[in-house]
Amino acid sequence: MAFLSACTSWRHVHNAGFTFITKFPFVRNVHKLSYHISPLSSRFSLADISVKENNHPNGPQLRLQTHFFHSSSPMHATKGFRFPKSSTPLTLPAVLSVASFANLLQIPTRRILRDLNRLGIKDVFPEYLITYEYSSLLAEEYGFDVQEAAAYSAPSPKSLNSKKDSGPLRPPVVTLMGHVDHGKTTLLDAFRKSTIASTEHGGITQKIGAFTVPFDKGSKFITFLDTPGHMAFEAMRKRGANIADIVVLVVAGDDGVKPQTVEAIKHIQSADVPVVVALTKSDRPGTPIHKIYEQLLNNGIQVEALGGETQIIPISAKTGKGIPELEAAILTLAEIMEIRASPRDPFQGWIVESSVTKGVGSSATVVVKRGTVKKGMYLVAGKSWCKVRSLVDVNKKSIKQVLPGQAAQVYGWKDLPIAGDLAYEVKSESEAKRILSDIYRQSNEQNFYELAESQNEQRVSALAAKKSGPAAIQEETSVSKSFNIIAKCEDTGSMEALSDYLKPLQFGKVKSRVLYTGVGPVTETDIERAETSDAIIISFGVSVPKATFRLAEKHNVKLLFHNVIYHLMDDVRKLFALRLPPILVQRVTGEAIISAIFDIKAKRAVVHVAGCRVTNGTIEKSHKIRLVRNDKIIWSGEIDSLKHLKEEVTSIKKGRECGILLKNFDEIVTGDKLQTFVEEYKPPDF
Ligand SMILES: Nc1nc2c(ncn2[C@@H]2O[C@H](COP(=O)(O)OP(=O)(O)OP(=O)(O)O)[C@@H](O)[C@H]2O)c(=O)[nH]1
Repeated sequence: MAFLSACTSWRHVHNAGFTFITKFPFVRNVHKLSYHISPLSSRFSLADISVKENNHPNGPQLRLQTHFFHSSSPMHATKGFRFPKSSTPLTLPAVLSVASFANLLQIPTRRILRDLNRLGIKDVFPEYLITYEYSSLLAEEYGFDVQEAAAYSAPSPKSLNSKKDSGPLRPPVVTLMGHVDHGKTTLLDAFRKSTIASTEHGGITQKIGAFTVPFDKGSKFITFLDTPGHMAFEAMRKRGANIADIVVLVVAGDDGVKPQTVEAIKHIQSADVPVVVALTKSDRPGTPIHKIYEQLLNNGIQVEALGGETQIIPISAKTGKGIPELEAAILTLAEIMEIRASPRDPFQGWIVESSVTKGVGSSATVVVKRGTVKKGMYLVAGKSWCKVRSLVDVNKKSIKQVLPGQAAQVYGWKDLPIAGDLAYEVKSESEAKRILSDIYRQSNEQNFYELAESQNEQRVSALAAKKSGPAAIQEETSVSKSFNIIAKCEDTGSMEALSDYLKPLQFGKVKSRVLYTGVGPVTETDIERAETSDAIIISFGVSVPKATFRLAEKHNVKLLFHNVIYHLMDDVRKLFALRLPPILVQRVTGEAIISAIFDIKAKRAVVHVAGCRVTNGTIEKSHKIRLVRNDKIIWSGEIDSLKHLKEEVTSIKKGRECGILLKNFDEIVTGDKLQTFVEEYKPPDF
C-alpha cells in the first residue's frame, strides 16, 4: 500500500495484477484499492503494476497498468461470457451503481458482484456505487475500450491584471482596504461627495460596493471598490485585492496597524498590486505618524518617508485635508502603470457582487477589465449565463454599454453568478450552454465522487461498528453530533462570508453543518427542511415577514434574522452553546467574612461559631457553603445553624451580621470568607 502511494514514475512490480486510472483528487482511492486487492495476491498470480504521473488536461493523473495473465484470473476464466472481440468503445460516468454498470456492459450483475468480491471489495450489492476508477478498471478487464468524456472547454482567462494589454488608457480599479472603522467608506464618501457611511446597518460595510467617480472635471475616472473591514469578510477583501489595479490601504491615525490591516497587507502582497496608504482621521490630535510608519514597515510596506516607494498620505475625510493629494497620488500611479485595455477586445471582468431583486430577477455587479459589455451580449460567469437585458451604472442610470475600467449592474442572468466569479463573453446562447453543461458535468462528477465515497465509507464504518458491538455504535453516534444550519442571505458575497464563519464552528465533538445557503427570503420549504433536519435558519440581511416567523414557530424551528454580522455571530454562538452538553457550575448566592469566632457549648463538646458580616448577596441556610482562605477553597459542605442574634433564621441579607455553624467543620479563622452557592447546569462558554 505504502509502495503504491510512493510511486511517482513508471515502475514495475511483480506479482500484482490489473489496470485502473484515477484522477489526482481521488488518489486516496488508490490506497483503498490497493488495500482491497491485497487478498488477491494470495489467490492469483498477478503480473505487473506500472504507475505513471502525467500531464493530463484534467490535472495530474496516476495511471496504474497491470495485466491479468494467469489462467485462474476471474475475468478470463469466467464461463459463459464472451468478451468483445475487438475493444468496444465505452464512456463511463463518474459514478454508477453496480446494477447500471452491469446493464451498460450487458454482463450479469451477479458476475460483476462476484468479480468485485474477488478483487477484495466485499459486501457489495446491486445498488452499491462504484466510482470511475473501479468501473473503468473492470470494464477494461472485460475488454472494453474505456473513453473519457470531453474535458471542460471554457476559454481560460488571460491574466486580468496583464500590463501587456494594448489600447487606450482605462480608469484604474482601486480597492479600499483596511481594518474595521478605519474610515474607508467615509473616504469614499469624501471622493464621491456622498453619505453612504451614515446609512450602513450597524455602521459597518458588509458588501463590496463599486463606484466610478469622475475627477479633473470629468476628464478622468477611478472605479473604487469599497470592502468591509470586519473580520468575517476576509474572502471579500481578498477578492478586492485580486481585482484591483491599485489598493488604497486605509489606516486610522489614532488606531494604527490592526489585525485586518495586517491581513489586508498579506492579500495586497499575494496579489502583487501597488499600494498607497491613506492615514485617515488625521484631524484627530496626537496621530503617532512615526510609530505607524514603523508598524507598516514591520509588515512589509516600504514607507516612502523611510526610503521605500509606498506613499503614506495623511488625510481627513471630515475636513477634506489631504484628499486632493491622495487623488493625485492614485491618478499619477495609474498613469505610471499605463493601465490599458481595448474596448474592442472580447469582454472579461469580475463579478464583485450579485443578488436577486423581486420582480427584476438576478443581477450582478460587474467590473470590466477588458472589452465592453453591451446589451444583447452573451456572458458566462461561474455556473450561470446571461443575455444582457439591461445595464445600470453606479448612479442607478440605465446605460447602453460598460467600458473597460468601469463597473455596472448587469441584468439578465439565468442563475445567480457568485461574487468572485470570472465573467467573460461568448458568441452565442449555444456556446454559453455548451460551456455550462461541461462545467456542470465536472461539478456533478465531483459531487458524485464525494457521495459515493461517503456512502461507501459509511458502510465500512457501519460494518466495523457492527463487528465491535454496541460501544462502538455509541461512540460513532456521539461523534456525528452536529449543529445544523440553513442560511439565507441578501447577496452572494454575504452568503460566502457567513458560510466562512459558520462552517468551522466546533466545540468538542459538536460541529456546525451548513446544510445549504441561498440568496433570497426564507421560504416554507426552508422551514420544512429545517424541521426535518433539526436545523436553525438564519436570514442575514433579508427581512423576515411576521407570517414566516409564525410558520417557523409552528414547526418548532428557530429562525434568526439580523442585518449586522456581529449581532448575528453573537446569537449563533448562543444557540450553538445550547446544543452542547451542559456543564455543572457553582453560582455564589451570598458572601460573608468571619470577623470573630465564638466557642459555644454543644451537647457533648465545644464548637466554633463564625461571627460574620454578610458582604454580598444573601446567605441562605438551605444552600451549600464553602470556605475560602487566601483565594483557595478550603472546604465545602452545609450550614448546621444560621442565627441572627439568638434567633435561628433561614437567610441573612447583605450588610447584616450573623452566626454560622458549619456542619462537621471546625477549623475556621478570622478573615476567612464564607460563600453560599447553588449548583446549576449551564451551556459552556463558547
Ligand atoms: N474624525 C474623523 N472621523 C472619521 C474620519 N473618517 C472616518 N471617520 C469616522 O470613523 C467611523 C468609521 O468610519 P467608516 O467610514 O464607516 O469606516 P469603515 O472603514 O468604512 O468601516 P467598515 O467598512 O465597517 O470596516 C465613522 O464614525 C466615521 O465618521 C476622519 O477622517 N476623521
